[in-house]
Amino acid sequence: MTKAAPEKEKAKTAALADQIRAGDRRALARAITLIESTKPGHAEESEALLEALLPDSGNSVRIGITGVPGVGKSTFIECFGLQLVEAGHKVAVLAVDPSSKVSGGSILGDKTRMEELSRHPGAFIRPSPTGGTLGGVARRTREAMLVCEAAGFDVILVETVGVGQSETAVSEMVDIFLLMLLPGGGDELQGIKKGIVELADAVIVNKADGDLAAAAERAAAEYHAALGLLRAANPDWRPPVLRCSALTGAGVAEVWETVQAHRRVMEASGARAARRAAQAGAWMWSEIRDGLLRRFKAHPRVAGELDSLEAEVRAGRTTPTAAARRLIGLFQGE
Ligand SMILES: Nc1nc2c(ncn2[C@@H]2O[C@H](COP(=O)(O)OP(=O)(O)OP(=O)(O)O)[C@@H](O)[C@H]2O)c(=O)[nH]1
Repeated sequence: MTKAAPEKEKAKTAALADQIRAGDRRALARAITLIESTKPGHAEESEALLEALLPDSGNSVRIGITGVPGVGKSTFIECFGLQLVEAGHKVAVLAVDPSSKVSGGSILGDKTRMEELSRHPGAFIRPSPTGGTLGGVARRTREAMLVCEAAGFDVILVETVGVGQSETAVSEMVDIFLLMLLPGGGDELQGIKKGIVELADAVIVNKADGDLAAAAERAAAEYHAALGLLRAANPDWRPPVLRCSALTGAGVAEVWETVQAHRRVMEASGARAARRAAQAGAWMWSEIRDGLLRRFKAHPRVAGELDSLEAEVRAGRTTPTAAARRLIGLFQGE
């Protein structure tokens, strides 16, 4: 296939951007597929599209949500999302799950999850991009978020499986980060990595219903006490501990109230704008790091010596510093 003339490409991108701004869901899905594509040429196309849509992005509340498998995230998102779309909001659900390898096999790929929400015209659910590094998956999710905003979605939910480093990546792309916990015993909090608890802007104890209601109340009090011992990330906001039942819907509206209260507080102090600005800056640096590393590894002279020098370092025959200096020198054409 011959490469289309630049003008033709530009017109195509402009048309796609217009369709997205008009809220065309198929165009939105197509744009996200383009963002996720690794085919040659698609990176430039998707960059141009994002550039065009950037002024239309940003008008949403970006909510991150995490919790161990089985805590009830998808049941909660279904319930929470339905309440919001019924109130007239447009809700997009995205996911960061670097472990998902197979298309459709990712955490949101299962059709039984969020069944009613996924059929609602006010909702858009997109599984995690498949495969790749956490950095790559996070980048594509961030970009998908911008496109959803340009398409008029005013609530973006970014879900992550509660394992490993993806929580940090998600907390770095949202306005508010929710940690969902089970009504377990007091030592449950110890099982969650401390770093993750510190990222939380609110803790939600789910399954506060039936036989578990009393346990949930106890757990909430314990989490409240435990959180009080942590230094608050923001002096104006002390992370609250809420209880809800994603199954019955009790307490779910209060989660939305908390999201709005958090937004008011953060906007009033300027912390929201500062957080977004810092996130954009950090995103740029991570792009620079990734891009440089890719070029470095692909550089013919570096590639020619990388393995042998690494082996030398591992064997203790040369120092890491000397090896790195030599490789960087090769990269710079010295
Ligand atoms: N009693 C009760 N059960 C719930 C509640 N929310 C979810 N569950 C149940 O808990 C189980 C797990 O719920 P999911 O929503 O699939 O949990 P998840 O966190 O999305 O789990 P993964 O898909 O593994 O990430 C299901 O059997 C739900 O029916 C709740 O509020 N109360």
